[in-house]
Amino acid sequence: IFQQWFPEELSKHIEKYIRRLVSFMNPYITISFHEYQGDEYERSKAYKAIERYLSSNSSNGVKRLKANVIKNSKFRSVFLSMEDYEEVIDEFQGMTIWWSSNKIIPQQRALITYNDGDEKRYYQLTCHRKHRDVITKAYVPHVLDEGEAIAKKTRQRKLHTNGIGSSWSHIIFDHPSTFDTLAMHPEKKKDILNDLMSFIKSKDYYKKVGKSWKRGYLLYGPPGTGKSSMIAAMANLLDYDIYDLELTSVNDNTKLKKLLIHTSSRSIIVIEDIDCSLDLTGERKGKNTGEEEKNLVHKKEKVKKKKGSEVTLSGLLNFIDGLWSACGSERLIVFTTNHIEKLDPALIRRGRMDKHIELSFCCFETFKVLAKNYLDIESHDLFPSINRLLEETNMSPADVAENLMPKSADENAESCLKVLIKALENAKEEARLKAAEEESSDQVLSDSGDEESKDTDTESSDSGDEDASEGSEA
Ligand SMILES: Nc1ncnc2c1ncn2[C@@H]1O[C@H](COP(=O)(O)OP(=O)(O)OP(=O)(O)O)[C@@H](O)[C@H]1O
Repeated sequence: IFQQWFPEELSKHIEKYIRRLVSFMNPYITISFHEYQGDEYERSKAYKAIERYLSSNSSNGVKRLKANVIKNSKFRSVFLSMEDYEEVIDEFQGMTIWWSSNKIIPQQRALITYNDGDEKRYYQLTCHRKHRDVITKAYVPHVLDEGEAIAKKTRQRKLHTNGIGSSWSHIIFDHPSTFDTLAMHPEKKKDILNDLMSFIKSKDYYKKVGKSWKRGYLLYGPPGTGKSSMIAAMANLLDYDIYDLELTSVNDNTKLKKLLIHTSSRSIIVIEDIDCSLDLTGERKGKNTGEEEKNLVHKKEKVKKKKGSEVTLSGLLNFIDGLWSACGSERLIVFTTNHIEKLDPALIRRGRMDKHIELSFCCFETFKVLAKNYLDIESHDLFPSINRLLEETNMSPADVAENLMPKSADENAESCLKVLIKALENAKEEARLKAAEEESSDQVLSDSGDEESKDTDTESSDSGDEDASEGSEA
C-alpha cells in the first residue's frame, strides 16, 4: 500500500527515517556470522564453531533439528544442528542471547541453474544493546573456544575422493593399518617415523625458512609391497584426513586448483599410480624435432580423448608447489608408483617430493613382522629355511601375507609356514624357468643375428667383388 500511494523517491526517504526511528527505539542489536565470508572459498571457522556450540548447548529448545551421526574408532554419537529459520535462547552471566539460523536465497532462484549450494547461510545473534561489550569481548570468544573444543573431541577422520567436476565427496576413514602392522625393515621404518614426527613439530622452522608447511613423499615399488598401507598408517599416526585425488576425473588445471582450495589443513593428498594417471611426460622434454612434436601432440590428444582430462604437467607442478598450494598448512603430498623411471624428473625432484621411499619385495625382517602379525610368533625352526628362500626369490609382502593367513580352523602356525615355504619354492622354480627361457630366446636371437651378419658379410663381399670386377672391366 505504502509503495502504491507514495512516489518511489518519497517512499525511499520515508523508509529511511522509519528505519532510523525503529533502530532508535529498538533496544536490541544483532550480529551475523556468515558461513562464507566475502570471496572466501573455505567455510568460516567461526561459523563452524558456532554450529558445534549451538548443537551441544542449546539444541533442547529447538523443534526442527538436522541430525548427523558421527562415528569413529572410539565412539559413535549424534550431532544435532538447527534447521534453517530456527531459534534458540542461550544464557551467559545472567544475560539472554537469541540465536537464529538464516539463509539468503539468491535472486535468480527461478533459474534452473539454482542449487542448494548457492544459498548463503548465517547465524544471527541478538542481544540487548547494553550487553554489547560483554557479548563481543567475552561471550563470542567463549562460544568460539567451546565450539572448537567440541569439534576437536568429535572429529572424524575422512577419506575424500573427487568425483566428476571440482568437488570432493567423503566417507569416514577407518583403515586399520598402523606403523606397528606395517612390515618393513625396522631401520627404514624408524627413519620414516622420525621424518614424520619432525615434520609435525616444524611449524616455526618452515615459517623461519619461508616455506609453506608441507612435505612431499614418493612411494615406489612393485605391486603389493605396502604403498597404500603406508599412506593409511601415516594418516592414523598423524590423525590426518586423506584426499585421494583421481587425476583422470579432473577436467583441467583450473578444476585441479579448485580441488586444492577445498582441501583442509592437517591432511594427506594422495595421487596413486601417478605414472598411469595422465600423460604427464613429454611436455618438458627439451626440444623436439618436427616429427617428434607431431607424435607428441597426437599422443596427448589420444590420452585426452581416452581419459577426458586436460591436466598438464605444469598444472600438476603448480598444484604441488605453486602459490595456491600454500592455502592450507601441515600437509603431506604423497605420490605412489610402480615405475619410478617413467616419471618426469621435474615432478619428483627434491623440494617437491622431499622423501623418496622404496618399498620392495619381502626380506626376512619384513617377514618377521608379518609372522608376528598373522601368526603371533617371533621365531620358529622353519625361519632359517624361509630366510634362505627369501634371499633367493622375490615375493611381495602381500603374497607372503596371503600365504601366512590360516585358511581353516585346523591350520596352525607351522602348517602356514609350510604353505609359505611351498609357495616360495614354486616362485623360485618359476623364476628359474623364466630366466632359462629368456636365455634361450636371447641365444636364438643372437644366433640369427650372427647368421644375418654372415649373410650380409657374404653379400657385401659379393657386391665388393662385383664392384671390383666392374672396376677391372672399366
Ligand atoms: N609392507 C606391508 N606390511 C603389511 N602388509 C602389507 C605390506 N605390503 C602389503 N601388505 C598387505 O597386502 C595388501 C596389499 O598391499 P598394498 O595395497 O598396501 O600394496 P601396494 O604397494 O599399494 O600395491 P599396488 O601398487 O598394487 O597399489 C594390504 O592389504 C596388506 O594386507
